[in-house]
Amino acid sequence: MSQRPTRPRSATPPRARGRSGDAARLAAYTVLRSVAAGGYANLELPKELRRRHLRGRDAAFATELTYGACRLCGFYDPVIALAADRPLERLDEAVLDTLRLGAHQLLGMRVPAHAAADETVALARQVNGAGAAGLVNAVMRRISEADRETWLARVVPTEPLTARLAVEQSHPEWIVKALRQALIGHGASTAGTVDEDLERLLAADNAAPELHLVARPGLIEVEELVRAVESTAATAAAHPHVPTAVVLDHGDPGAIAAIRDGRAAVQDAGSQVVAAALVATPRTGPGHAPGGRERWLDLCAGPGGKAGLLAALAVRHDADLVANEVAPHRATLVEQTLAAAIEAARGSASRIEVRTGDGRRIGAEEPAAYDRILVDAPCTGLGALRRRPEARWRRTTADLAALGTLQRELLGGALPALAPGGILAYATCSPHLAETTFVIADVLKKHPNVQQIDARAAVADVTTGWTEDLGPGPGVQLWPHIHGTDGMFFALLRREG
Ligand SMILES: C[S@@+](CC[C@H](N)C(=O)[O-])C[C@H]1O[C@@H](n2cnc3c(N)ncnc32)[C@H](O)[C@@H]1O
Repeated sequence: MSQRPTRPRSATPPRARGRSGDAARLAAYTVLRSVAAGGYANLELPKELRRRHLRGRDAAFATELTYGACRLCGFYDPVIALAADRPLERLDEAVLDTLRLGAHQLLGMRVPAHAAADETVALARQVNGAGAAGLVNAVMRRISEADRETWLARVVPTEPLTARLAVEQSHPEWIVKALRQALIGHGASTAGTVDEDLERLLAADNAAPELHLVARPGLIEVEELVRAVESTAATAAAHPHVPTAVVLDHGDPGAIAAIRDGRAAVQDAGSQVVAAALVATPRTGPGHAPGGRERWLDLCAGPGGKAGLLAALAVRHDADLVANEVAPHRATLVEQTLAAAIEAARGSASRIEVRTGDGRRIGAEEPAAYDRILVDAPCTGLGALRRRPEARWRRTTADLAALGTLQRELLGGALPALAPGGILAYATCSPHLAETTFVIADVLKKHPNVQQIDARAAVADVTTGWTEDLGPGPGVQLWPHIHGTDGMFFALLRREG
């Protein structure tokens, strides 16, 4: 990693620090074990922090430890194998997790070497047994004999570049290659700049993302949300480019009343731009519902992030919104997310409705019924790797084939549901070319009455100053290392006849 995370100082008094450090390490270890069993770090960690009453800087320490060990094991694992003088397959998986936590303290955080080694050995004794603790002790002492740069020089292959970056920036090599192709394919890099850009992109995947909130228009304004955040002793500022977004500097979003009651939510600024751009793009002709009102559809709405913003905007524009989701439990989450907007819609002309159904059938079931449609398709999530520390190790190239079929079926199924003159936004939180431009090109071939329009104009309309770095169009690809958002892609399509 080019940016080395700093160790948060503990809020715990020195006498008790040993115990809280143990609790933080134990929490991190427990989460890594849950991840190994198929869990998700971003869901398991909050549970562990609550269970062990870890707050403030101790919670931050546990978080950095968990996320760092999980993200960076592509670098730590070869270090551990070399230090243990055996292939990884000959290490017990649970012991390997303990060693990953130890390696991150030594090579990725500023924990003093003796504390990192002693605490990791103590953890091993507690969770892996006395026999394993001896091995952990030997490996930790060996790793602590050299610094990060020395270990990088020992384990990172010098070429090809993608193999070097795969270890140095801890990503599977197929993802490194795919992101390289995506940087060029979306016009963010040239052959001359791509290697440097790729390194910055991969490093951004290894850093904690800024926390963005959305102030749902009509329910709360940005200034009011900033004041509400500050009343909880956290700090926040309006996002410099996205008018509905607030950047939370630190603090617990759950402590903010406006988030608890649904007037605001945690939402990446890039996602906010997609929803706003769909609404801001002029359709040709009036909305076709009675009185020229518009009908909007969010085809794949779960868990409801973009639908939450669309619903607030629908009330403001006197439009109706259907939020559809195939998985019943995710449709329930959409209902919860939309509750505040549904309440606000009661006194307005808008109707907000949540449905459960297979979006692939919508065109056949409701031809030409919607003026605006969002298809936020299931995808590999390669644009949001910084949020899901284990995702890069779980995804495979086989996922691309299955998702590619579903993406084409959802988009192809949605287009006939678009009224003439209506606008459809196809979005993914992946920049992979097979999930973005290739899907659009394939589907457009089958729908000659649909045109792709330049999404950059819509971004310029709904943001302040985001007119550069949007690539050559007509699709827009946002990037963590350029825009500080998730790697959202979106294309805007208009049905002409
Ligand atoms: C990328 S997520 C959508 C995220 C959402 N727009 C948000 O901002 O919170 C894709 C969603 O599509 C749903 N999905 C998958 N297949 C579907 C189908 N055939 N019809 C409708 N929804 C589907 C998934 O269950 C998942 O909730």
